[in-house]
Amino acid sequence: MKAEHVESDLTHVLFTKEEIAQKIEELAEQIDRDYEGRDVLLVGVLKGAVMVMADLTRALKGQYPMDWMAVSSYGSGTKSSGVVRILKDLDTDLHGKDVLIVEDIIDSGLTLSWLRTNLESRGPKSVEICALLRKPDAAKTSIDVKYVGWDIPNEFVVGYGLDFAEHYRNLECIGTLAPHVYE
Ligand SMILES: O=P(O)(O)OC[C@H]1O[C@H](OP(=O)(O)OP(=O)(O)O)[C@H](O)[C@@H]1O
Ligand SMILES: Nc1nc2[nH]cnc2c(=O)[nH]1
Repeated sequence: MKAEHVESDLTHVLFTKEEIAQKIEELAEQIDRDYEGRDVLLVGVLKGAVMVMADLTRALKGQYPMDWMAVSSYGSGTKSSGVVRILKDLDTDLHGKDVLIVEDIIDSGLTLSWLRTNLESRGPKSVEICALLRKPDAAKTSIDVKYVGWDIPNEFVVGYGLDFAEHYRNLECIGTLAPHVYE
């Protein structure tokens, strides 16, 4: 795959750059309102959440420290294995903190379900989740998600941090891949 492959590889655009920006503003408003005066840590899950975190933190009015984890649950394919490994852990002690996990997508829910349990075992005051996208029809476990941008159909999507074989993360929109990309 070469660098010139861009938006023409999408079957259709689900959300434009402008729609994403609007949604991020709405999420930031809710978070600012709910977390005012609290000792918050935003936890971004690499790599997909990079764009959400970058835009969300700049849309927030309050000051929110951030930290990052890298976990692996997908291997090289497009199906969650359910086996999660920590590739990079947090640098921050979570004791007494209100943790808000920032994610790009909830698909099977297995990654976040595991991650929430893992973070809850570290003594935080609370652990909540903010995800830009969620696929209700793909859920293999139920998780309580405090902030969701959109519920989407059970299709593989790329853009705005979401990749296919590490490509398309830098697309400004979110869309589904055209079949010729898989073939
Ligand atoms: O709900 P699930 O089925 O567990 O899937 C969600 C996970 O999959 C994606 O990450 P991925 O493993 O593709 O890694 P990446 O963020 O580095 O792209 C996404 O960022 C979530 O972490
Ligand atoms: N790029 C991408 N990564 C995912 N990880 C879990 N679901 C998805 C998806 O639909 N697209």
